[in-house]
Amino acid sequence: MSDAKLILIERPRPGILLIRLNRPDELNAMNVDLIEELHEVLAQVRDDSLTRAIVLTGEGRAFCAGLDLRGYGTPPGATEGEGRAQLGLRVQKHIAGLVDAFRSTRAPIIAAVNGAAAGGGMSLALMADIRIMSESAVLHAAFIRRGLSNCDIGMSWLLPRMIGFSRAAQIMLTGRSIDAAEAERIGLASSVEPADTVLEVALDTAEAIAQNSPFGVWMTKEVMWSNLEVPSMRAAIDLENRTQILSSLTRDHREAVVSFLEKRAPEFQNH
Ligand SMILES: CCCCCCCCCCCCC[C@H](O)CC(=O)SCCNC(=O)CCNC(=O)[C@H](O)C(C)(C)COP(=O)(O)OP(=O)(O)OC[C@H]1O[C@@H](n2cnc3c(N)ncnc32)[C@H](O)[C@@H]1OP(=O)(O)O
Repeated sequence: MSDAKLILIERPRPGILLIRLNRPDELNAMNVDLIEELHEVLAQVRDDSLTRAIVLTGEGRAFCAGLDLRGYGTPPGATEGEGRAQLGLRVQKHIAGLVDAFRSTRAPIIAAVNGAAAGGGMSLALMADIRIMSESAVLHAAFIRRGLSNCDIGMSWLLPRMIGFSRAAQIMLTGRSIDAAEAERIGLASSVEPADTVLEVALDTAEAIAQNSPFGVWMTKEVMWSNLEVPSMRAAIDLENRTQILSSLTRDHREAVVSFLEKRAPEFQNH
């Protein structure tokens, strides 16, 4: 892994982790080192109950331009003389592994889409739990324009579920762009903010999440993603029931109720 920090992290507010993709000259395009560092950062905070919410954004004027088209580098595990098909598949798995990394991170991830999010960069934004977009940001389903399929980092599964099959197919098959206004209109963005406030709004959202019971937030994130995959409403309710009862057994649930009745702010201990 290179010495340069391709992923910058800071803690701007209590319980909030800010992650910045840091290849601004390449519009934060993804290469093996950036993906490695992002995997490492997410692995470090995956079960960290002190990290209550995460904001992900891009350094410079773009969010993420997707695969580094000038060369991705050699992903971990590549062997001498490995063919392009094997190397390509390893690159693909190396990047797509971020899906599990995002899903298994206990803290909700809020993407502050500060600029262009193209190809895998658009997928990265879609894998976040919440998207706050700058009014100047644009999502580019660029894969097909680079002769690749759009089946990437979960997008072929997630986009139709977010906006409907026909609209997703039109976007993925034409490779067209979606500006922030359209993204908000079709439900890909929670809100659109002026460029100079998008990060603050994302941090405010993170702070609002951090006010709640950490276990309750964790279970809510789990249920929402898991129930996108269950075959029936009955199965979804079953998972809701179990996580609800788990949450109700926590002291934080008790504290949340008592503090409400006593008209004071709750003091969660995360258990
Ligand atoms: C090629 C490596 C081979 C590895 C072998 C394995 C391959 C098979 C495995 C595939 C795994 C793929 C996983 C990934 O998810 C797939 C993708 O992401 S495909 C989509 C890739 N991204 C794009 O196609 C986006 C390309 N960029 C743009 O469309 C535009 O730049 C933009 C993002 C809309 C912004 O437009 P502008 O604001 O006009 O900026 P410019 O276009 O002028 O760009 C400024 C500057 O940045 C350079 N740049 C932009 N994007 C990339 C990029 N993705 N990789 C590298 N460099 C990029 C651009 O060239 C300019 O540089 P300059 O000319 O100023 O030097």
